[in-house]
Amino acid sequence: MLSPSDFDISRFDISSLDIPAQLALLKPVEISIPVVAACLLAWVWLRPRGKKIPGPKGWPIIGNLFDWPSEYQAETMAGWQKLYGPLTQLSVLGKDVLFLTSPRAISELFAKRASTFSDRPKLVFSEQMCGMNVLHPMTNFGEDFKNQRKFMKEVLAAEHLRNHEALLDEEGRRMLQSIFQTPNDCDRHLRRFSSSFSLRMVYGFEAMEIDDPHVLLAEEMMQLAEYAVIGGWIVDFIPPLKNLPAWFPGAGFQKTAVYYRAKILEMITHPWEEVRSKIAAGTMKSESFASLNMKKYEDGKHPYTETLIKATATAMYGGASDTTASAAWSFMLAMVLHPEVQAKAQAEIDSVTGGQRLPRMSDRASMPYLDKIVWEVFRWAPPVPVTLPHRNRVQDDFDGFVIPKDTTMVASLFSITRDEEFHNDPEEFNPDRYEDDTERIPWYVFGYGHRRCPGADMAQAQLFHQAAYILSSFTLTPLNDKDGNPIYPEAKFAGKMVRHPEPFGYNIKPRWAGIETLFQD
Ligand code: HEM
Repeated sequence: MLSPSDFDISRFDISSLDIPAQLALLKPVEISIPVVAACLLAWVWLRPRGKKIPGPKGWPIIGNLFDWPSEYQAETMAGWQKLYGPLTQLSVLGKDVLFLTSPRAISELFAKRASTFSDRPKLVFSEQMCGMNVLHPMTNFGEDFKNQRKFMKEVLAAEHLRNHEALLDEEGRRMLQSIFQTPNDCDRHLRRFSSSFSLRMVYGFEAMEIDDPHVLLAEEMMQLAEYAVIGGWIVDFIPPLKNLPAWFPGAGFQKTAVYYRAKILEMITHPWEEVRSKIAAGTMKSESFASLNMKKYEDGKHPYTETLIKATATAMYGGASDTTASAAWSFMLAMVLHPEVQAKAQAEIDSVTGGQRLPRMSDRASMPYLDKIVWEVFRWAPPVPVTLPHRNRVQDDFDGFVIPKDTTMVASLFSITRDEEFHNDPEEFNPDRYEDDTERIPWYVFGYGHRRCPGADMAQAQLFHQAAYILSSFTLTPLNDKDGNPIYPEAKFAGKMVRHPEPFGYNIKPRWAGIETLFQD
């Protein structure tokens, strides 16, 4: 089996995966004449013509290589919105990438003109070299895409959420029990909840800890997938370079692609084959998305190929765990920062449960304030602040600017969360903002149009469930200084595709003595 050391993977840590860093890693001698010649040709051939979409001024040939937002994409795009308006264009080595930074541009192109703007770009590195094209997030808008959506819906659509209630309850009790035993490790307990719930829903495997081998494999796959898609690989800008042999100076991406491909394939096949062996041995404890679809496939009743089914399972698991863990951790931060919001939610929960039981999914309608908190967490700290890249299948225009066919574009959902026309005092965490319908529920944090997140209903139900369980049993407070004054943590977030709050201090205590009887059975 391949291992990172085979390929000196250390080159590819987060900081070295953006284009400027990749180039900086090359010794001058490695930037060989053929590579420079190819860049030049590509630039001459592909350089923008006609009315230009505004953007930072670039350099000859390399264009905006050094403006590429590899870290803090959302904040960088917010800065561009102020400077350039709703559209900002970067041109890197002759290839244009469009950044949508205003709610109007995003909803116009991704929602109203969804049939034009719902393809994914043809990324040479992630798709052709790493084999990610079979995964739903990279699948183009066509037959396979529609089929994948259709049978993901059988598990994830709002009308099927009740089927997951027993699983949420079991995982939720385990989460409360862990918080009760080791309250300083909440981050770990919340992440275990997300990973284990998704693993059980998709494959039927339980994760007792966050270092469960399935969780580790999936986390590594997700990290590689993230690097592969947004790493800014030189072959995505100059596709013919994919033909360079691995020994060629500067073609280290070839070895990386081999490693990534092997890992992604392992993630697609390994858990699937394990489900098969467990079914055969009669040791599969519960049904899952994988087991149900596998049986249907083996009985010849499935209209789809096995590859399509197992890759869909991988995409579901990959899309579900890190995003929901991020949302849960942001919820904890919001509660530490806003004791009055927490107290109001606890009073609402108690009025429904009488403090005698844990909340249920059916209580959601009776807990509108907690529901608003959930939406406010998604808005205040959007877990996926920038969409995956989209591509238009035909030429179009916006505000008089021509958007040529096959343009790659990403949209800042974060910019909508902070738009003053959408939300009053957008930096404030205020669940009451949705009280009288003057402000819209931020459903847009799950994206727009055909590429909208298929797990959106599941994610809301999951965060509601976690929030209700935690607040029914515990109270969060800030740490105190030596004089007993609260130290409110600063809300800081980091990450590329999925953003998480940076570590912060907190206290968490059971709400009353003996509360553990609610969740210990
Ligand atoms: C807090 C939780 C979540 C958030 C904020 C979130 C957000 C998003 C966003 C913004 C996108 C990209 C949309 C675009 O490219 O335009 C996306 C795509 C996706 N999400 Fe989620 N998501 C969450 C949870 C989930 C869950 C629970 C699942 C599955 C069980 C899931 C599966 C996916 C998949 C498969 C895609 C790719 C869709 C496509 O390419 O068409 N996500 N998500």
